[in-house]
Amino acid sequence: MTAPPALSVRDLAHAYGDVAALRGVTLDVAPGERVGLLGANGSGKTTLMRAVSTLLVPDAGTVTVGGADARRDPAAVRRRIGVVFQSPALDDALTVRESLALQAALAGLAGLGRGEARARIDDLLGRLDLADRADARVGTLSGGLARRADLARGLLHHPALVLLDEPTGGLDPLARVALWDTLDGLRRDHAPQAEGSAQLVATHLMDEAERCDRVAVLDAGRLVALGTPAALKAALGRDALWLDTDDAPALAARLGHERLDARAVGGRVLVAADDPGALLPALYARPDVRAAALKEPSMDDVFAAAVGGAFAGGGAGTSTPPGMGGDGAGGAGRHHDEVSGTVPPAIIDPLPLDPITE
Ligand SMILES: Nc1ncnc2c1ncn2[C@@H]1O[C@H](COP(=O)(O)OP(=O)(O)OP(=O)(O)O)[C@@H](O)[C@H]1O
Repeated sequence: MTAPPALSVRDLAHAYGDVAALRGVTLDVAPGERVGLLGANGSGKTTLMRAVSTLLVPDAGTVTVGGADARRDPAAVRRRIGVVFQSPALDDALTVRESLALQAALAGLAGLGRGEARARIDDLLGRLDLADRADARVGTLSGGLARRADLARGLLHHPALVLLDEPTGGLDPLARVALWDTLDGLRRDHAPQAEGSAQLVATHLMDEAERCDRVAVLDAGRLVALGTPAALKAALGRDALWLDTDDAPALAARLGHERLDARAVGGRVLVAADDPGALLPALYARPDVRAAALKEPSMDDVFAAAVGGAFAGGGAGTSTPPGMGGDGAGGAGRHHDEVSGTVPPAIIDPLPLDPITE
């Protein structure tokens, strides 16, 4: 029997008054998988996290965690998730160990017996490299250590899915790397489907997105791209050709009339072609092009292209996504098993077979 997805979100929609925060988001996270959630401010990431964590009852759609339905059985969902949000949930005045013991009692771990709860806390303190700070007050810890202590709190009850909302927000670069190493370690230490092995991580940082098995990009409440970092980059072409110009939409339109696949993205023009290098000299010579450069696609390009509409197929006014083929174009559907946009639903990618070994 196959295990249910760690998380299954179907057609999730929610509005705050007349502000539509989520508009039909569908997303699965496999047991053991880490999915990164990217999106500009206000794109709906926190609303999605709140719906998954049962803090918010969405207007429409379903959320199931390990098979438990958030609407019908929110308590079962809460038992299966660990939440590490931006504001730490530990009491500054208590020591790390006291704070975790209090949380363990609140989470019902005391029912396992004090000895077992203590063993669980010791295990987590060891794995999260906090053992030597166990008796320090939370309020005296550095930002990185405090975040790790908060992570220990989120993991106490053996959750199957950990929700992390900008887990490295406010941390210095070294503490960021250390926290990600810790998150990697948690996955390595546990076989898929064991505690804490699936992670949904909201982040604004592209290097953090690179550390995810798959990345989901939200734009104005819609899922506009979903795939492995490698597949999303590959969908932009082997090398992306970027043009600097004074009026990107106008140049993209002119190039479109010349039968090139060009789109305005973040004030520049992205040209997709099988051999973009061959186009470079002629494009560079144009009076309406200030500079032209070939660049291996990065996650920044993926993000810019996704929110610029490059992965959304089929909608009115959208052209064929670069690298995804199209009507009559070579390689139609080339990446459909790896990369998806919002429409058509047929190209939503399935869960990877082995999400950890990418
Ligand atoms: N409590 C609320 N009341 C009214 N509008 C809200 C509320 N919470 C969020 N919104 C609006 O819903 C939309 C989605 O917000 P959300 O916080 O989910 O986005 P986000 O992607 O998490 O943003 P950020 O990256 O800034 O945290 C935004 O337009 C936001 O202004």
